Amino acid sequence: MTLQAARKPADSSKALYGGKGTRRVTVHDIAAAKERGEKWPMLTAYDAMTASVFDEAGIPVMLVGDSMGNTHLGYETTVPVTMDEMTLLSAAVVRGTSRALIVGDLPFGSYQEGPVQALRNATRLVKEAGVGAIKLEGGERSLPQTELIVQAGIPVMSHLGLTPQSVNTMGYRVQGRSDEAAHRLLHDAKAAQDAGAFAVVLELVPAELAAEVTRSLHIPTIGIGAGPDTDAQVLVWTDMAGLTGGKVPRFTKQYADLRRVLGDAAKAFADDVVGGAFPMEEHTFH
Ligand SMILES: Nc1nc(=O)c2c([nH]1)NC[C@@H]1CN(c3ccc(C(=O)N[C@@H](CCC(=O)O)C(=O)O)cc3)CN21
Ligand SMILES: CC(C)C(=O)C(=O)O
Ligand SMILES: [Mg+2]
Repeated sequence: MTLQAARKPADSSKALYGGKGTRRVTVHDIAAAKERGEKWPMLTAYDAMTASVFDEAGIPVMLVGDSMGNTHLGYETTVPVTMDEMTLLSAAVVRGTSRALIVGDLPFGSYQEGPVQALRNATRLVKEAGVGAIKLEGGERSLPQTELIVQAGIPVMSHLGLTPQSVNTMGYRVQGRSDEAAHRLLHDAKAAQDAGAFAVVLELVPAELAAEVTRSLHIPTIGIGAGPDTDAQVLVWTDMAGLTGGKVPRFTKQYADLRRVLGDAAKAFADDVVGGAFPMEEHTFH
């Protein structure tokens, strides 16, 4: 019998998205999805209420991104985000979910000093917030951190290409356009895999390069502005739902117009209060 014939037929009940699983998703489930050639979605989440909506929608992996700095805390960049802020919001997302794997971003300054600092802060997100994995930016430059955290038993997601914590040196530009930069990205991705990372985010890289990295790795790639050929796709949820406001990256697709819906609800409430139409008898106690 050939290997092909011996392989069990694909079992769609195991699918990361649309499957029947109810227990929490693990990094083993994510590895199995790559073997099945299954694509999967990831969204950011920053609070228990919204995370519960995505959990009920079947989103298998959520990232408590340091993008909370922009979306929820009102900073210009992700650079000022602290471990206290990450821990508070990550704990809320974990409490609001029962099925999704929750990944916590290590914020700028929480791992750059070296592997011991990185492990201390990764451990804090696991113990105090209950996340199932952490993410950190950088390939080669974050290898000792990745290795030590993985050795301690905490799954690590790597983040390559545009790494927003380096905005002050990098800007917000497409990465890996020159042959040399493309080579470096492929090298960084393999190095992250060898150090034990379970997945790699590729942000703002040419689609052809993201496809090559995806073919070259046995761990899944998660694209954001990296074209259609990565194993997974991630978006900042407020961009995806049209809530962010202002300029959003071109790689975003907007699936709803929550900013308008929410603004209209606020205006309708205000008009009712001013006009005396709220509260009515059914909202009133005697
Ligand atoms: N709301 C939000 N969405 C995000 O995707 C996001 C954040 N915040 N904060 C953290 C980082 C920063 N990100 C960014 C920020 C800016 C661009 C940007 O200006 N991109 C240009 C393309 C530049 C080029 O062509 O080289 C664009 O027009 O989209 C991209 C990603 C992605 N992340
Ligand atoms: C955009 C994703 C990958 C991220 O790092 C974040 O939301 O902070
Ligand atoms: Mg981030």
